[in-house]
Amino acid sequence: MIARKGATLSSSNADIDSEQAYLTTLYQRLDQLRDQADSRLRAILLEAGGTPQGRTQREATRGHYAEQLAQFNSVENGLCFGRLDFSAGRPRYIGRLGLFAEDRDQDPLLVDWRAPAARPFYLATAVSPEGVTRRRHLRTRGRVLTGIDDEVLDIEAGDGSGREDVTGEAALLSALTAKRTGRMRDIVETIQAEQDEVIRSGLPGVLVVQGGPGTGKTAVALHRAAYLLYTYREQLTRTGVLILGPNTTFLRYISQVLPSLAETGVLLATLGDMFPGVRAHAAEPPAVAAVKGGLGILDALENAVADRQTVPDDFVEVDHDGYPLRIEREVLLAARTAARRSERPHNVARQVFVTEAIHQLSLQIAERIGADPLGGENLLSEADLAETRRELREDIDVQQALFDFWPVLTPRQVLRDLLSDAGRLESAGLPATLLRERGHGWTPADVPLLDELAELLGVDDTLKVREQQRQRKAAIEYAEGVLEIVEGSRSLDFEDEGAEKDEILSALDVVDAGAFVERHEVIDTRTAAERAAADRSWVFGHVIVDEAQELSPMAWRLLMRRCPSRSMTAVGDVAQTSELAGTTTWEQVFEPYVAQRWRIVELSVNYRTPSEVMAVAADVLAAVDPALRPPRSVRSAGVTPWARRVPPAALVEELVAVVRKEASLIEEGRLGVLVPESLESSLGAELVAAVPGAAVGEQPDLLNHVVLMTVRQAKGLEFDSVLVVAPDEIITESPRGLSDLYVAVTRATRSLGVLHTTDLPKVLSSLA
Ligand SMILES: Nc1ncnc2c1ncn2[C@@H]1O[C@H](COP(=O)(O)OP(=O)(O)OP(=O)(O)O)[C@@H](O)[C@H]1O
Repeated sequence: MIARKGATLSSSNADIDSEQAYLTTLYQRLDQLRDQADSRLRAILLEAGGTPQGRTQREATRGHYAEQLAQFNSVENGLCFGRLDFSAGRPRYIGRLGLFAEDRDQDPLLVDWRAPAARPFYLATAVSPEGVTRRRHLRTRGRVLTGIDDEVLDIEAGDGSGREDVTGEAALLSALTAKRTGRMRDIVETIQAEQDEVIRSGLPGVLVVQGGPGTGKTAVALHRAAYLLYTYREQLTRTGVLILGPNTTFLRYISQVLPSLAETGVLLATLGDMFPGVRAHAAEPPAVAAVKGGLGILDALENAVADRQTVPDDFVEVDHDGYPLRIEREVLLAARTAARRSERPHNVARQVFVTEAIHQLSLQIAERIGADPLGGENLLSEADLAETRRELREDIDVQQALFDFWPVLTPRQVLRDLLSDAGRLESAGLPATLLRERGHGWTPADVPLLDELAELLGVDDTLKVREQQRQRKAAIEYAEGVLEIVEGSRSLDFEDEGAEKDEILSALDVVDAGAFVERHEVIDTRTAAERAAADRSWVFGHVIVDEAQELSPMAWRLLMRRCPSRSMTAVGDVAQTSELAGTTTWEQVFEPYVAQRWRIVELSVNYRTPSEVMAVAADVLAAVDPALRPPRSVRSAGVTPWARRVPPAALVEELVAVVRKEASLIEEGRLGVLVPESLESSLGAELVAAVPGAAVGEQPDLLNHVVLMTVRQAKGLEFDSVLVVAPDEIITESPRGLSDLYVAVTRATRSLGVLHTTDLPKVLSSLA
């Protein structure tokens, strides 16, 4: 465990002065680059007009400079944070981005933390120094150097007080004990060796990062995204990286960790955002979500689609060409069988259904009007039959009747109808517990079902393709007209100039109508992330899943579809699973998709929770699963966790008093009040009334000083001080209640308190 030391190796004033001078040079260079990007951007914004292609090009260049500017602005604080000295050669400065001198040699002034040359900053130790003699952490405020921490990586020369398993001890401790702000911070200055290994793993394959609470899984996942985008920039900017988090509050919490992520191809999303056009954030009982999350629902979805392919009991009659036309059950059965046998998705198989039905009906008509009264062969020729089929196909009444029996369907329509109709649920083989009001909002667990239905239904794009062809033909005709006009005016201009005329190029010599149209087609300038968000069939270059233990098998199916290359990073903790359809073993998740071709790495050090709090959590974890071991806390906070029993009638009063006291103790830090779902709205209302500015509700603002939420909402978050209310109810509220309590007690960076109205649960007896 690390404890704050009085001082790190002392640095002389001369050191401070020379480092400040260097820092100033770096900022000057940054300013210069920023000015350049700014003036280029302004120049582009002033340009106007031009061809659509020129405008597209300009838009791309504008995006490039805007991105550069945003990046330069985002590194203003903490531009340079480290320096490496080697036994030979010049020192190397490490920072949030790479900078090169303006001179012709373009000497590196600052090495980007993601570059291979920065790696010894995170890995070098006294035992394995990698040529490094000294690692220096530079502490800054704005552009001013406020301190220097040195580590001498030489066993002989060291002062013996450092820890071999922790790099940058002083800087790490200062980061860990800093007050929380409601937004996660980056850890580029203090990435630890085991984390660095994960962050810099290669792009291909599935990497699972298992780690207890506070081991930096989220931090590592985000830094990995930044590293991958830096290292495989071209590939990933094109295809995009998906980072999937558990809920919107969490996404907001992590959104500013690495500003560089926002500018490139990263899509931050929750499962509820993964079906374009749907924002699925409504709540539903965990048991219902569990049914939807299990693979057992696959058959039910197939049934639900099959149930929409109906046939009449007997026949239906339509008017065709002035005569009644009977569409017999047998005709539709034959058409349905043919369509189902085609094994195409429902909407695509519709073509087969219609063709077969029309064929059968044309034979029926031929039978009626072409029958030879003398009993010979049918009198209609093949051409007559083709004409009959054409007429049937174009007959609105026939079309409508066939549509009724094999309709074009959308995933939303099928799922909404299924979940709001007891008969359909039963017919599909689903329990009545899934029944809900028709107007009910979409829930996250609905999304994989919508996605699956989209696969089962498919899109019949023949009409779309036909429309695109029609539009292109019209555009070419228009272009031909334009070129003819150009051509016509040319002949007028050069009417009298004889031979010269032949030497002058005409528009038609350099471009034909097709090429003319192509040039004027607008190129899509959206980023990969923007396009991915709007496209269900988008295939990501890499997928990162946080709190991966919570995803259901159906959700994994969706994700695997979005990532056929299986280039994935999943971070999570199987001891913290609260979703009933979530997983408690990684094998279960990955074996079906990448049998034996996935790697698991464990993170073992808890950077968040102090040892006093972790001792309490360890008992809870032992009750979740005696085989699991909690991660080792890297520090102690010197604050003893406590529990207090209060009569139920006094709970609100006591809660308000404790919140007021704790809130003042943590000064500008953050206090999290974690409550059972059943008490959330009542306690939330009481707290807001008594402590104005406390954040409550579905998406509480974490920037507030005090936040009251359920454990489920608190997944992945942290607070300086945590107050857990009614732990017994947290345990009994869900079959995974013990895991929920484990999550609750591991959110604190400093202190933990528990208010209980019944006997303290046995797993918390160390607090008695
Ligand atoms: N190397 C590091 N340097 C500084 N801070 C770190 C480091 N690693 C982790 N932290 C900090 O520790 C805290 C916990 O990290 P993080 O939230 O990523 O953990 P986690 O494993 O995702 O936790 P949980 O499973 O509980 O959600 C964060 O405040 C993070 O910034």
